[in-house]
Amino acid sequence: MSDKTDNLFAKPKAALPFSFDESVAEVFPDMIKRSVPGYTEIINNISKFAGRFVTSNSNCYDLGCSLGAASLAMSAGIEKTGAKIIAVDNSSAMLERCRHHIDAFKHKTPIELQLGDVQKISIQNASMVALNFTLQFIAKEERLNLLENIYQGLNSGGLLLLSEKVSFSDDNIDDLLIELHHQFKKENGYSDLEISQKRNALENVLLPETLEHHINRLKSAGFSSVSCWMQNYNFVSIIAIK
Ligand SMILES: C[S@@+](CC[C@H](N)C(=O)[O-])C[C@H]1O[C@@H](n2cnc3c(N)ncnc32)[C@H](O)[C@@H]1O
Ligand SMILES: O=C(O)C(=O)C[C@]1(C(=O)O)C=C[C@@H](O)C=C1
Repeated sequence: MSDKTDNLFAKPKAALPFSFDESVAEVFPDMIKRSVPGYTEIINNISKFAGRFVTSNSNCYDLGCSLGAASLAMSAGIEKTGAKIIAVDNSSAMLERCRHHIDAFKHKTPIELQLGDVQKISIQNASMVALNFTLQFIAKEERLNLLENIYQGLNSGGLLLLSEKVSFSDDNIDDLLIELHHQFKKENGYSDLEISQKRNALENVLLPETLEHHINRLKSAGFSSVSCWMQNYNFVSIIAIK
């Protein structure tokens, strides 16, 4: 089945803040692939990280799971027995579609879906946690608390994979990488109007921070080994090991 094309911002419309509602959930696979450079590569590598880090009889968490792409990737990569994946999202439109999406794919590790706020869940006996483009939607002052909660729920040697859209303290670099990201979107078929309307909708909703800020905060949360393992323009993916 092919993904439904994202044309949500194709016509001039009133500037409402971006939200993960039914209209976004319906086109999400197409939207994220055409909007985030390196997304497919990150998903493919989540399988590889799961193969290395997920231990027997432990839990894996996919926080802000949307349609469950990271959960399915973890499931595909897990080599140990008795693991369980817990996928959490606070958008009922996303979670409803996630259920169908996951059922449509074979997965060997059980995936439990939870409708809820990732800031309120309890994390226990975890060997891997994925925060794949979710932290950027949480209020900045609440991010350390969430990372500390993840850290305390991870077993020793456990992995947090954090992917984010980032900003740069150097204005020249920031402007250049935003322009290259917009060029990537144009090459993927988005018009100037779509790009600018979505940019306005994401203003004050998706709050990027610098890579250095993310790395320092992960260290403050307790993680001993932290590194960016992938960067595509202004999109990064970071690994943090307890
Ligand atoms: C960009 S999407 C994540 C993409 C997904 N992880 C993937 O790999 O395909 C962000 C998701 O985070 C969810 N989200 C944002 N804030 C949340 C919160 N406080 N609690 C739970 N989910 C949240 C949104 O509903 C949305 O589905
Ligand atoms: O389209 C953009 O500019 C984005 O920032 C992409 C982005 C993201 O990074 O989460 C924003 C919202 C949608 O969830 C999908 C992708």
